[in-house]
Parts: sequence; C-alpha cells; structure tokens
Amino acid sequence: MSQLKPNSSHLDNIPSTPGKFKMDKSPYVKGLRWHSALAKLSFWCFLFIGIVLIFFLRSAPSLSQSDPTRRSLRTAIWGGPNWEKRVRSSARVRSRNGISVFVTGAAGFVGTHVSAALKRRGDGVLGLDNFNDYYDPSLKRSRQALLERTGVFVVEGDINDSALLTKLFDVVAFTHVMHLAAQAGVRYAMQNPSSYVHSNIAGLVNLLEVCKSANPQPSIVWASSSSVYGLNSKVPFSERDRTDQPASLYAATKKAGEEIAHTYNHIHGLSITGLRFFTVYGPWGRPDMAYFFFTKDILKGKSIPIFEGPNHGTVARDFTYIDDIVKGCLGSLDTAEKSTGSGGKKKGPAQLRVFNLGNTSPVPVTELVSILERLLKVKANRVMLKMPRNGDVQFTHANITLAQRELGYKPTTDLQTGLKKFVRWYLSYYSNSGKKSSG
Ligand SMILES: O=C(O)[C@H]1O[C@H](OP(=O)(O)OP(=O)(O)OC[C@H]2O[C@@H](n3ccc(=O)[nH]c3=O)[C@H](O)[C@@H]2O)[C@H](O)[C@@H](O)[C@@H]1O
Repeated sequence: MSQLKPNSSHLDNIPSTPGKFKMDKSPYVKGLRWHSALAKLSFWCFLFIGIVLIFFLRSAPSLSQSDPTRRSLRTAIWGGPNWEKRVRSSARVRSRNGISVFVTGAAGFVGTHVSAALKRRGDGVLGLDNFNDYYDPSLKRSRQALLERTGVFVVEGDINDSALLTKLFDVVAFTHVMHLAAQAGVRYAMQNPSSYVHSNIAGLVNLLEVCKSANPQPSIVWASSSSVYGLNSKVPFSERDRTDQPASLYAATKKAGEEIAHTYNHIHGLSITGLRFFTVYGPWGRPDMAYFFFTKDILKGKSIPIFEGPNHGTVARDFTYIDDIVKGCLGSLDTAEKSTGSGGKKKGPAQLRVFNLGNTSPVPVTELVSILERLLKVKANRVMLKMPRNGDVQFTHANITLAQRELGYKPTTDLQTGLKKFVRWYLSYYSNSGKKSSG
C-alpha cells in the first residue's frame, strides 16, 4: 500500500528496489530517459577523470617529498667508460694485504669517517649514497667533497637499486662491504615510517641479495643500533640480553635487520657482523641529533628541550666518539672471515657476529648541555620536558667486553674531549664557510 503523506515529495513514492515501479512510456518520458542516460555518462566520465586527477596529485608529491630516497632512484645517473674507470680507481687497493671495501651511506656521518680512514691506510674504497634530504644535503655534499680530496669516489644511488649494485659488483670484486646506509633517528619514525622500511629492511635485503650472488661473496659489516635493547633494563647492555622489546619503529627495523642477517648467513654462507652503535657524535655529525641541534640552538638563544624520565628521572646516553667507532668498524672488517657461499653453494658455516660499540660511561643529557654551555661560553635556555612516548628510552649503557676481546676495541675519548672537537669543527664549518645550520 502506497499512500502519499501530506508533505512528502513525489520521490518518496518511488520504491527503492528497481523493477517494482513501471515507468509510463510516453515520448516525454523517452526524452527524459535519453537525457538521464547522457547525464549518467557525463557523471561517470567526470568521476573517472576526478579519480585519475586525485591519484596523480596524491602520487606526485609522495614521490618527491615524503620518500626522498626514491627520488635518487629515478635521477641516479651511472655507467659509461669514464664512470667505470673512476669506480675501479677508487676501489683499487694500494697497500699490501689491503682490502677493497664498498661503503654504503658513504656521505653520511659514520660513512665519511670510515671511508677516509680506510683510504688513509691504503685500502680500496668505493662509496654509495643517495643524498636524500632527511637532513641538510649540503652537509652530505661537503663530506663528499672531503672524500673526493682523499681519492674516494661516492656514487650517487640507492641501495634499493639492484641494477646499480650488480653493476658495481661486476666492475669491482669487493672483498668487504661496510653497510652504513640507513634511515636513522628514533623519533622521525613517527613521521615517516615507510622510509625506515624502505632503507633499513627493503634496502638491506636488496644489498644482501646482490652480495649473495656476487662471486666472490664479500664479507659484510653493517650498522645495527643500541636502540635494539629497547625497554631492556638490565645494565650494562650485553649482546646476550633480550632485544625483543623495541621502543621505536627505527629500533624494530634494526632488530629485523639482525634477523635478516641471520637468514642470509644461514642459507647463503655470507659472513656478517652487526655493530650496535651507541649514540655516536663528533665533527661532521648528524644535525638531527641532540648534541648537534642543542649547539645550534644554544648559540641562537633558543630554548633547549631536555627530556626527563618518570618522577624527574635522569635520561642518559652512552655517547660514543666517532674516532672510537671508526676503530671498531676497522677492527670488525679486519677480523671478518670470508663468506662461504661463493658460486651459489654454501661450503660450510660462515661467521655471524654482533658487537656493542659504546663508551661504557653513560652521561645524563643535562650534563651534555652543561659541557656545551662551557665550550660555547653561552648559557642554555633549558626547558625540562617529560620524555615523549615517541621512541626514546631512558638510558643506554654498553658492555663492550666482547668487542674488546674480539676486535681489540677500546674507546679512549670522554664526552668533554669529544664535544670540544665537535664544537671546534661546528664553529669553523658554519662560521667560516658561511653555511647555515639548518638541521
Ligand atoms: O645509539 C643509537 O642506537 C641511536 O643513537 C641516536 O639516538 P639517540 O640516542 O636518541 O640520540 P639523540 O636523538 O641525539 O638523543 C640523545 C639524548 O638526548 C635526548 N633528547 C633528544 C632530543 C631532545 O629534544 N631532547 C632531549 O633531551 C634524548 O632523549 C637522548 O637521551 C641516533 O639518533 C640513532 O640513529 C642511533 O641509532
């Protein structure tokens, strides 16, 4: 029964299920149907164009802004006889018993120092870096220029680019890979999680795939992180402690990297050493790290947010000076055994190691700020803040017994001495070169 309600429109009288309502086939109605078909067609056309436009507008900035690493994949230019000549010359070993090392992330903080140190002692070094803009790329370019002066060629490209990596391994029979390319920083993972998956997981797997197939297979040393200890509260952190409670996605991707390393070692016989770095600092450092931007902001008179734990608990880090880390990296390369799977068949168990590279003397962040104040001769405008729940842990402290025994690793630089060298570099780099610290 269908009865019109007093104020209802005629549309209310049309049943919702098609077929139950028969239209009158008058010419007027036919014209209406023709118009409505045209309207429908136009509607679907507009919808289609709209969807294509939305897709285009959304995908364009995501390629160039939210995932800067991808941009380098599209723009990297490589190949040709001159390029190959540069690659070979840079990777050529110039000392007896020297090694030929492929360094990823070579224009990064640790990468630059390790590459320069290897080159200085006569090893062959070829760098790779995608020069993404996670922090000021001009600092990376300055590091590249520094390396070029020492004879290290840094190829511009991404660790996810298999064709490029395969080509490099075709041109040079690298004995070792020092894998330092990564998306770093514990807090940035809240803003750009996919960049961590892209570099620290997909990129690592891609690199290991290429290394697995290389003949001879290289030995690999790579940067894990102290952050894998996550919520572990047993101090000092030992390599045997649990690492299954990461506090940030960054830490989780580094932990995943350690498990991925295990797989490639187990199946393909790759010799792999993971290094858990503890808050590395020093000249040519990363502008996203606290000691770096605290320096910049103290000089500018801006406030310094200092995190504190529950009940005003101290937040502390086992800050480790870059030169000590470099010694640990070189010690790892020098003690790395050969991989056992060259030619596609694993001939026996291969070496798999993990080491803490820390300083074994944690310093409260408040003390870090006091040292900077003294060195800069400027009082900091401190603001104490509750530690945000975005990746930080309250303290780190390395047990380095294993690295001491196996690598001869022995840190010698305390925070005061190391920061003095950093501040000297910072002032000369940003004042003399006229560069602006945008980190
Ligand atoms: O050791 C590691 O594994 C990690 O060390 C650093 O991470 P983090 O120790 O958090 O270094 P910073 O970001 O420089 O922070 C240092 C300290 O300053 C504190 N902080 C940081 C930022 C801030 O605004 N205020 C503040 O008090 C942090 O809580 C932390 O205790 C690096 O950024 C990571 O890439 C690296 O893997």
